[in-house]
Parts: sequence; structure tokens; C-alpha cells
Amino acid sequence: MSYLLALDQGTTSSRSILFNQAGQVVASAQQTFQLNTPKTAWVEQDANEIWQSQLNTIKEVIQKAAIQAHEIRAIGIANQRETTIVWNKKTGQAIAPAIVWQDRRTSAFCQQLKDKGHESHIQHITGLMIDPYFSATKLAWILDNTPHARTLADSNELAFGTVDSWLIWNLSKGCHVTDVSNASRTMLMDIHTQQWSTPLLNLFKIPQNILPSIVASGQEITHTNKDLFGAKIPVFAAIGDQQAALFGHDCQQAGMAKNTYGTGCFMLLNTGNQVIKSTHKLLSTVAWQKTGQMTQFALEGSVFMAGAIVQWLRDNLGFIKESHEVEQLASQVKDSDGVILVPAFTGLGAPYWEPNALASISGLSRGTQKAHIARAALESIAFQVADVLHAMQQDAPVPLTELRVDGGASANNLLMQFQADILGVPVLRPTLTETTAFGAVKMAGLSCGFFNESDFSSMWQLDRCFEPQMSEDERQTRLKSWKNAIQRVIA
Ligand SMILES: Nc1ncnc2c1ncn2[C@@H]1O[C@H](COP(=O)(O)OP(=O)(O)O)[C@@H](O)[C@H]1O
Ligand SMILES: O=P(O)(O)OC[C@H](O)CO
Repeated sequence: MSYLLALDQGTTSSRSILFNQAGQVVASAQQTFQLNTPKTAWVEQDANEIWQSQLNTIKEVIQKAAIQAHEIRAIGIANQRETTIVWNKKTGQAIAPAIVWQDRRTSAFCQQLKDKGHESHIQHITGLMIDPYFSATKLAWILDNTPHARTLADSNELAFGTVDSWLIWNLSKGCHVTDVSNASRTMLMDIHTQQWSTPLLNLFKIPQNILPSIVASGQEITHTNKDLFGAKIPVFAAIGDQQAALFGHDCQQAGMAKNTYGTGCFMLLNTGNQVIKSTHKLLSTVAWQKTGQMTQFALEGSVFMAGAIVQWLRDNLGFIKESHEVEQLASQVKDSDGVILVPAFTGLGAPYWEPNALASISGLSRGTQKAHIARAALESIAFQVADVLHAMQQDAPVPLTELRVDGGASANNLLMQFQADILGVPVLRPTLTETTAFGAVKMAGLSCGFFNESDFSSMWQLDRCFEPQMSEDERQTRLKSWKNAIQRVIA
């Protein structure tokens, strides 16, 4: 049995990636799928499409590599987090569209919770800020707005899960679990005990019987149903995709951080076995739990729009045909000529948490060209990351000496250089950009004995280091203009 299979179920696509014992990619398959926005602030996916696209890529990767399912020692799952699915346990069908992490339909409910003074005790129990981002208010919305949902829940016919649960249920045909890192994103789990919180279940009126059991990120969880691939493949890991990337970068020591530039941007700082309570509007989250070991935690800054801004330039403004063309467009000008884009298209996440903020482009003149806007768009990704890092350094004042990066937009050299410049910290991009998938297979490989901890440090290889080149004066001036633009959208 010579392979490990990573399932990387992201916001824009499902991927299956087969790794060998040296941690190298042997074959991969990817299928993109639809994100639906039926109303302003609503973002949905078809839960069945999430499953089918993942299933198709598993079959495709097995075929591409010309192997048999029994040669796969274990599966490790990494998934988009918070996205909320409720399904009927008898039929296996979702009773409503999956509500995606970016969906803001529950902002008014969140505001009511804040007005009623729940903010500090919810932060104390879960480590999270009240925001529509997390699963709790999305789940309450589905139960309250789907015909017969509460009656079905009362008769024990419903199951709730984030995407890890949904994939595991479908792969195994009936195992209902979630891993502790995903559970920490629901706003229903007590981060200190890593159990569902009864006071929060009562507050959100969530019946206990619809919840999955919480398991470690790395353990023998279940196996695939034999009918799917002709052999039972054990599932040895499930972990939220951002935590998987932290593990994939081998950021296993407290003080190490990574940033992933995908649809959104997610910076995680390992805080060891301590839950650090943020006083600067960051999230305390579970990093992972390995079999029989203490849970590891992280501080996180979640930025909602990163690569998605490039998609907006592509799909809404028609500036480019493919995302990667943005680098060439932005390189046509030496700077943004004073144009600043604040990408609050789905409100602002960390460290502002302003669900109702609207995006803006300022500093336009008669001379403004597409290239200036494209450059401002890329710079806005880096500015948001700088805001998160500044908050993080105040919460956990260990100076960051380097930032490890991954995700689709980390391929953009202009963006990475500007990121190093605006942070004043070297940015390190590894050769293996599939860091999320790699984190999932590392966790699975460790749990099933395919890998040892000592294998990991040599598996992370540097592709390129972007050293800061901007002067301190210019950095401060640029950051000040950005802060002013932010103030205008949240005022
Ligand atoms: N060269 C590039 N420059 C900037 N953004 C890019 C580039 N290539 C891809 N992207 C953006 O990265 C995102 C895809 O990255 P990926 O890590 O696959 O995302 P996810 O896991 O969220 O689905 C898309 O939003 C895309 O617009
Ligand atoms: O699908 P990604 O990679 O953009 O990640 C989404 C995050 O997990 C949302 O919290």
C-alpha cells in the first residue's frame, strides 16, 4: 500500500491529490463547481454537487494514476470550513442548499446577539467573534426557514455537519462525525473542553441530536463504503483547510505562522497548547488534535476577499480572462497612482468585523487606467494581511521572522513582493503549493504510521523568498492611506 489520498474540498473546487511515501504528488484531479448568490448577501452551494464533484475527482485520480483503491493506505480530508449543511438521515439528501461561509444573511441576527450583550461570553466559550461567518446562525436559519425542519429534527431524522462531516457521511454511508478543528468554527463548541456547549445550543435553539460526534483531526475515523471504489479505504484524518495548511507548512512550533491566499486569506499563528484570547478581534481556534495528544491551538485572522477580488476583476469588470493575467496587467504601471480599493464586498472580516461595510475604490483621476485598479486590487490583499498581522503581534507579541505562504494567489510574484514590502517581513513560498492537501495527508500518514514526524521538516522545500525592499517611511505612508480608506467604509 504505497499511497495516501488528500481530498481538498475548497470554496471554488474539489480536488483529489495522490501522494507517495516521499510526500510527492503522483496524480491530481480537480473539478470546479457553482457558487450561487440567489439574493444580495446570500452565498449557497448545492450540497450534492459538493459531494459529486469530490467523488468524481477521487475516481479520476485513481484512474489517472492507474492504481487500485486497495493501494491507498489512507484518506486525509481538508475542507472549506463553516459552510453549513443539514441533511435527512434516511434519504441522505440535503434539506436545503449549503450555506457557504461567505453568506451574510444572518447579519441582523448577529447584531441582535451583540445588542443583547452576548459578545463577550460567546468569545469566552468559543474563541470566536459574533459574525454570520460561523455555522451557528446559519444552522439556526436553516432550521427556522426550511419547511418541517424542526419537526424532522424532533423525530431524530436530521443531521447537521460542516463539509468534513458531509463528505465522511457520504464516503462511509452513515458515519456522522466532525473533527475538532472544524467543530471549533461552528460557534457551538466550547474551545476549552472541545465539547458541544449546552448554553450555546440553548441560545441558538439547536437540538443536540442533529450534531455530529467530535473526533480528533488525526485518528482512524471510518472507511469508505466498499461499493464506492471497490475496496474499503480508511479515513485517517479530517481537518479544516486553513489548519491543514498550517500543518502542511510544518508550522508545528508556537510562534510559526502561515498565510493562505485562496478565495479569502487566512493567517494562522500556532499558539501551542494554549488558547490565547485575542484582545484585537482575532479568532482563537483549534489548530489540530493528533491521536492521543494534547490539542494544539492557533490565533487566526480571516480575510473574506483575496483571490476573489481577482475573480471580480475578471468576471464582473472583464479586465482579464484568467486570474493569473492580473499580474501582467498590474505590472504595466509602477504603482496604483493613489488608487485604493477596499474590498468589503462581503463586509470586512478580521480585524474589523463589519458585516455591513461596502467596498470602495478611491483616488480615481482622469489618468486612472485598468492597470492602476488591478494593482490597487492586488495591494488590497496585502494591506488586509498587514492589518491582521499587526493585530496578531499585539495579541501574541513574538516578532514574526518569516511568513510562509500558499494558495492560488501566492503564485503572483508582484503580490508576494508587495506583501513582503508592506509587512517588512520575508515571505517564503514553498515548491509544493498544494500545502492544504499536503497537510491533510501528513495528518493521515502520521495517524496510520505511513509517516513519522521526523519525515516532515525535509518535505518542506523553499521555492522563493521575497525579501522586503520598501523603506520604512514609504511603508508607513502607504499604511496610513490604507487606514484612511478603511475608516471611510466603516464610518
Ligand atoms: N496569479 C494569480 N494572481 C492572483 N490571484 C490568483 C492567481 N491565480 C489564482 N488566483 C486566485 O486564487 C483563487 C484560487 O485559489 P485557491 O487556492 O484554488 O482557492 P480556494 O481554495 O479558495 O478555492 C481564486 O480566487 C483566483 O482568482
Ligand atoms: O476554500 P478556501 O480555501 O477559500 O477556504 C475557506 C475557509 O476555510 C473559510 O473559513
